[in-house]
Amino acid sequence: MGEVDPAFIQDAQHRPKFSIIQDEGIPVIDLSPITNHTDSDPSAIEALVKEIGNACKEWGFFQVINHGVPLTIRHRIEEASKLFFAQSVEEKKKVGRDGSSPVGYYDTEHTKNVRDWKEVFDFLAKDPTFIPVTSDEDDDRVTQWRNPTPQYPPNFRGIIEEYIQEMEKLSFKLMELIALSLGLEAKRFEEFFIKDQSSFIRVNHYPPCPYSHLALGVGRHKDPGALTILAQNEVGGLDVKRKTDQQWIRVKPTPDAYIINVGDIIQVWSNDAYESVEHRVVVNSEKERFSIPFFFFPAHDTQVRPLEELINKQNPSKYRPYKWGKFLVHRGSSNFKKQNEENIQIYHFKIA
Ligand SMILES: O=C(O)CCC(=O)C(=O)O
Ligand SMILES: [Fe+2]
Repeated sequence: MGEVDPAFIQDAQHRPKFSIIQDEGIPVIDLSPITNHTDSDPSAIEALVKEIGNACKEWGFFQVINHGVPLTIRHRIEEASKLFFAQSVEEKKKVGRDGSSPVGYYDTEHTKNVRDWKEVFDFLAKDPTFIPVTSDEDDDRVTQWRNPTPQYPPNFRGIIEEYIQEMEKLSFKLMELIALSLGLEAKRFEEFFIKDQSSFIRVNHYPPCPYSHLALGVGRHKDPGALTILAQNEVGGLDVKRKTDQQWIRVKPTPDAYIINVGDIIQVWSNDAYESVEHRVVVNSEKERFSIPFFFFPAHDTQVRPLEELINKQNPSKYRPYKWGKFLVHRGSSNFKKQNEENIQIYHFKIA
């Protein structure tokens, strides 16, 4: 990434500050009541559901421990992703994202029209994944997205696939807890993901950045999907906007924990009971950082709208329905390069 390209430079008000607020961070929640099968005590599950509901309301973010994802599977993908990124750019671009393949390697993502200081490898949970051809509402054509198969490191594809299975299992469990916390049936969300989910995994590498006071690893944003499950390494750098005072709070790396956040779709489904919270990644001038988010996305033909059970006369629907696949395609076409206008956002569907 060499010389500083002005494309990376954040406006002054969005640059990271030197003082970091790290204490009183996001809640850490122990999932053993649902992962330890010898001990499934209903009152412990009830307490867990409450804890999740509070975290979703107060932070939109939490960490989970005793989540049931085998450590060996996590270590395998972490090691493999280091080997993958250590290759030359030329090698990495052999599995590069381009006009014909929307997933794979790339290093030019922009968030809010500023380039991110990172390189990524994207991989779909379902191969093929069905996606609309265009964001045009009247265009019913659907296309298939396919995954690339990297040649190096050996079996990278198999390692990623094994990890994705774990992420899916954990996502379904978390969605059940979130459903219960909203007073819904545990399996209320399942139908949106069972057939043709559009989830994907992203392996991130944030190289050391000599301009860490000017640039960001990922600019401030909200995740568009239902849920994100993030593994970060010990370097840290993820900042979450605290709802009570709008301050950026650094998420303290907890070994082997996962960071969970509610995305825009849950915000809409819950009719704003839970909010999708802004976050960003600050880069380090000396250390490289790796992270692996799993984005749990429903099927492309899902009509996203506040759930019937959660709206009534006193609390009417706050959003017009939108088609998830159309939203995603609209987004995808603008993350690639600098645009003159703002990306599509859920508030564009808000009922005034
Ligand atoms: O790398 C991280 O810690 C978070 C990345 C992120 O927020 C994203 O890719 O949406
Ligand atoms: Fe994010």
